[in-house]
Amino acid sequence: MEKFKELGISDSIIRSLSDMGFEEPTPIQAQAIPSLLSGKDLVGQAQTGTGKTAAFGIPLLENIKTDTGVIQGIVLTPTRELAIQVAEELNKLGQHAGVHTLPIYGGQDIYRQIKALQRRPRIIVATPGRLMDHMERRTIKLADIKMVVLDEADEMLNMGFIEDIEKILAAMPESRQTLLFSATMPRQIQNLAQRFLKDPELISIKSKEVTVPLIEQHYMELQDRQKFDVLCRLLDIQSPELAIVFGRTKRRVDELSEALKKRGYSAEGIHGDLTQAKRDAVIRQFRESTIEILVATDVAARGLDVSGVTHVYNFDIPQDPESYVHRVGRTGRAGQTGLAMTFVIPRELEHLRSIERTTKRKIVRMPVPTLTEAIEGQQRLAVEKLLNQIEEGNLEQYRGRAEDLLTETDSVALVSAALKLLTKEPDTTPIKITEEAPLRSRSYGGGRRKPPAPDARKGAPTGKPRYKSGGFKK
Ligand SMILES: Nc1ncnc2c1ncn2[C@@H]1O[C@H](COP(=O)(O)OP(=O)(O)OP(=O)(O)O)[C@@H](O)[C@H]1O
Ligand SMILES: [Mg+2]
Repeated sequence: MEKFKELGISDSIIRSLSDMGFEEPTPIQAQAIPSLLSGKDLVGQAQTGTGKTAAFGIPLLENIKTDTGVIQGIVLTPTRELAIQVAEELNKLGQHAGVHTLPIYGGQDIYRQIKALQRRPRIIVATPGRLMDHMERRTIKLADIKMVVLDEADEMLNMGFIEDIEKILAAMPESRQTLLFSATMPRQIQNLAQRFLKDPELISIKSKEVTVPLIEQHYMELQDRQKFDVLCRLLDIQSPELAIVFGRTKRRVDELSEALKKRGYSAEGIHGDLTQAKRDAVIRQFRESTIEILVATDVAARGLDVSGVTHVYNFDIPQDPESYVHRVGRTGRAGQTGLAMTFVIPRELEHLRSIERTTKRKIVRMPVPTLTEAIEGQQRLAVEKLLNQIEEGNLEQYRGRAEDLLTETDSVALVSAALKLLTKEPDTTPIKITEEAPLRSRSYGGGRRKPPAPDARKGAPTGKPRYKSGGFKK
């Protein structure tokens, strides 16, 4: 806690940090907090999972006056799930300071939001489109904003939110502080910073790699039609605690989550065409580990912080290196280790090289696992279960029966039978997944623009088309 205190953080927030189990600041927090407390504008870049939320959240909370009921802080996020998550973290951080934060996002009943606004939140975390709706209805006023944060700033540009953001910023006082945060800061962000920030400080945590070193990164070269069986084998061999499988399109996500369920895995899909209620339910179940595998489009690539995600599988190689960085960054968070596996069809190998060049990190090739290896993986798990049970003890009730059995039956046969019962044998239920065309080489390299929305745009707040052109081809 001493190190947090040295940054100039007030006692009530120190208490929250201690409740949250934070012991010392992460590098981005140590650098950004003092600078923000001194009133500067800031562009902050640091790797995924290194605490950027609190890096802007703490100074934001420090700036709030509780003797007035007006909204004084705004955080903009590209997705609804992220708005909810960031608001939750701010509510934890602000708990003892008596500052309430409200998430406002598309897909939720606007009248319910208007009611919630009457309870005087001092901070709003919003997706840009829905915030615009409220500004037009005059249910949110931005005249007293002291600080505005663009979380995942580059993604909001990619999604075509620039006009909304311009309008939102124009409605705020000139004197406000403006902050941009992301793990990736492509060049166009500099234009945005020049236009909207006043003499900003640039903090970028100099690290050799863009991705987190604690994430083991692999790829497998295979054909599209092999992918699903190989994914199942990998799940059987690696038995992740929680995993995210990223697919390129909504159809892909739907087909994959259905297929995984058919083969007995605990999986659900999330993408922008689902109702908000469904999206919320899926994320909640994943956070509670009721679902073990989240199948997602890039809608879940940014910012999502779920502890226990040990594996990320790129069923389809991501559209661009930035997307890769954010997807694999859903694991290996807050000092944990993680494993990322990317499926690459031969024609997409050049994309992989381009990702390696951008991230300055070698992605190591792994051979495609065989069915035998999958079976062995499941047997290993069964053995673990058995040995854990011995460790747990409480077997007295069974001992008599076990001794009887051993006098009548061969001991190896007995243990084999127990293992067989405990082993989930690989399910080979035939599954048909529609093939995806490979990414075209040209979609890399040139501009950093993202191809047309594979996702998330339906239900994107303003409903305007987000893209005019791009390299994504069906
Ligand atoms: N000082 C700290 N000590 C321990 N844990 C922390 C600390 N700061 C943040 N965390 C935890 O680390 C996790 C990742 O933080 P956060 O989501 O803010 O990362 P991020 O940098 O925004 O990542 P991304 O780029 O993926 O959005 C969260 O669970 C958060 O509560
Ligand atoms: Mg974040």
